[in-house]
Amino acid sequence: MVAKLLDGKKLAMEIRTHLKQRVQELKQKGVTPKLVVILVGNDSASRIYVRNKHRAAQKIGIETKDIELPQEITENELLAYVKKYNEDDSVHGILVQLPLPAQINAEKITHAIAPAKDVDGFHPVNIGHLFMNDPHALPCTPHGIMQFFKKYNISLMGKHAVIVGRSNIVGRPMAAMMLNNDATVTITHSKTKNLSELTRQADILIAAIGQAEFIKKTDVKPGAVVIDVGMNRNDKGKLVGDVDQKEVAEVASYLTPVPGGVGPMTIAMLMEQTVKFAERGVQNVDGEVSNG
Ligand SMILES: NC(=O)C1=CN([C@@H]2O[C@H](COP(=O)(O)OP(=O)(O)OC[C@H]3O[C@@H](n4cnc5c(N)ncnc54)[C@H](OP(=O)(O)O)[C@@H]3O)[C@@H](O)[C@H]2O)C=CC1
Ligand SMILES: Nc1nc(=O)c2c([nH]1)NC[C@@H]1CN(c3ccc(C(=O)N[C@@H](CCC(=O)O)C(=O)O)cc3)C=[N+]21
Repeated sequence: MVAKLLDGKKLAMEIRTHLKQRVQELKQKGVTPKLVVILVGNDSASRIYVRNKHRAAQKIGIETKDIELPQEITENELLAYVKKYNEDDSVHGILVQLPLPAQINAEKITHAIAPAKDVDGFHPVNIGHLFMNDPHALPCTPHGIMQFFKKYNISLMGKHAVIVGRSNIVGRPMAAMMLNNDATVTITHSKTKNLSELTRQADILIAAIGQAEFIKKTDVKPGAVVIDVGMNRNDKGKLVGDVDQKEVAEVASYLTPVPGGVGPMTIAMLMEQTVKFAERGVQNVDGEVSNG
């Protein structure tokens, strides 16, 4: 079998076209969706994200403001930025890039972002809604992955989904979304025993580990759908995923490439959520007027 590649670049482009239309409608009502991105220090995956986000926003007509802060910034200084944009009515979305430096408690920052502006969907209130199958804001990477399943008619019902990685950004919300769509979900991590035995049972395998080309052909059941979330540099400085793409393409039915797979979809979903939040603002105003 040779895996069919799930083209994230193409799907993201389709989504952008729809979003452009929605942004135009908002602009006719006098509203420009605005996203504030806060980057502390110099994480390499975050750099890629910030650059590509900026490009996508420009194409769609979303306004972005990038705030770049030094590695040494204090927690209180960062909190002051979050507070400022929470209170700024022209801002619809706030995203603080993770990871944050050690002197800052990331949880405290995540809690500080107003849930209604939490485009990442990381606030405990939003995570709670997601786990109760009543989502208000969806974490962008797993939400982007769900779009592949929709687009390529990959049903999750009754399927065994195995997720490698339990981060708050990817693994955990991915598990919730797949569970909400009737998959049977196994979450694995660095303390999991006999990992390969579990991954080989997966109808759908999600690799969100952060280790270059970790998942090999022998870890994959023939015909499985394999989603590669990883963004790593190999010894030669090349961008590679968590899946050994060359080997795994020989056994999987579908595979997301790196680059051009999950990454562009993460960005497309971030744009979508920003537009959605801006639309909610307009609806609220309309609502107030009609209740007048
Ligand atoms: N394409 C995209 O849009 C995005 C890509 N990424 C990329 O995805 C990858 C994962 O990111 P993120 O979730 O933030 O990473 P984290 O480092 O936060 O989490 C990694 C997870 O993988 C687990 N893990 C690490 N090593 C092993 C191992 N040998 N066996 C089993 N499990 C292991 C860890 O287990 P434990 O909990 O026990 O430590 C942890 O749960 C990175 O390469 C990142 O750059 C991230 C976000 C978006
Ligand atoms: N609060 C927060 N939310 C995040 O969602 C978040 C974060 N912090 N910190 C960093 C990780 C990483 N991440 C990426 C998203 C897209 C690409 C991306 O665009 N990838 C392109 C790369 C192509 C190129 O080389 O330019 C691709 O895969 O095709 C990369 C990385 C989001 N993350």
